[in-house]
Amino acid sequence: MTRCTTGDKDPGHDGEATVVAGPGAALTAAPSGGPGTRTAGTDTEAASRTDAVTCTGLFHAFGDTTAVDGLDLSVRDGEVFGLLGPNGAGKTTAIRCITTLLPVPAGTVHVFGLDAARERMAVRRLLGYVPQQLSADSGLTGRENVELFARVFDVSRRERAARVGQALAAVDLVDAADRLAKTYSGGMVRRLELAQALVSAPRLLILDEPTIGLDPIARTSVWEHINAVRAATGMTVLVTTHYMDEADQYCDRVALMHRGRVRALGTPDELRTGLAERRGAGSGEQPTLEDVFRDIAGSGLDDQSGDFSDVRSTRRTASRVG
Ligand SMILES: Nc1ncnc2c1ncn2[C@@H]1O[C@H](COP(=O)(O)OP(=O)(O)OP(=O)(O)O)[C@@H](O)[C@H]1O
Repeated sequence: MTRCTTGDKDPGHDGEATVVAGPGAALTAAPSGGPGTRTAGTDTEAASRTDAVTCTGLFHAFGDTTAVDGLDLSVRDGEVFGLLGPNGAGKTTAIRCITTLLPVPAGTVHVFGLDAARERMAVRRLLGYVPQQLSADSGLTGRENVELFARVFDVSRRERAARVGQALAAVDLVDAADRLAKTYSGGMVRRLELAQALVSAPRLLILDEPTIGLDPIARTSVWEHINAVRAATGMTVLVTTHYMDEADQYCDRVALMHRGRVRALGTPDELRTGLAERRGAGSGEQPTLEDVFRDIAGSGLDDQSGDFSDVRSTRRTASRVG
């Protein structure tokens, strides 16, 4: 099976305080399984439902390197939630704890109320996960790749062909389904991986850098497919990205993560408005999400973690299928 390569990582540190934007920090979504129509909701309404993900004081270290350092996070049922941060912020480690691929040494992680440390298989059954590393096999056709995942996720034989067809249709790969994956473009491979993750009809779809290395048109196409599936199913989407513009455009709420912790949380609008207010009247242009991050991370962003511009040019890239 052809997989991607991964590169080196940067050390993390602990440090600054968290900014939480609010009140009524986000639009709320239709319940799982319902249509994707969203209505404005109150914090009380949101709290009365089981959140899709709750991390409380999550900690994870690799030897002396603390990757996640007391992470508190709630992802609401039905929202598109963006976890943002530079290289080494701890995003992938946090996601691996949520997907149960890494243990939870301290703190708690719950997925739709299930304890990720104690109910790992039950949690896994609720998840679709597209990792940063390529997970498509270049020597199989698109359909065979999705069928493989259907078998791994125990989709019943009776339903399998229909579910594979639906997943391929959801990402517009029906016409290319019987071609080898090695003939696919980078954007098609990412859509194929999305189909692999969708075939088990997850309640929570987790995407680690779904658009990294793609050109702007392919990035837009991947997001349009994510949004269409979310609208059709009401599933919750948790995504990491370095692309602030994508987070701004496509995420209901974002968490800015730095050195293992969430430093700011809210809708993109709230975070930008919050910074504009802190800067005061007459401070010039409307700030961007990247400005918000710089404001929160301060000088710490420019030392070992790199900034978002650096990230775009230096971060590891996945090797293409084939
Ligand atoms: N398997 C590992 N072994 C040792 N250290 C690791 C491992 N995985 C991550 N780390 C370290 O943990 C810290 C957080 O890394 P992580 O990959 O979670 O960050 P990230 O925000 O996802 O960054 P990136 O965008 O580069 O993926 C980094 O200092 C990294 O070097």
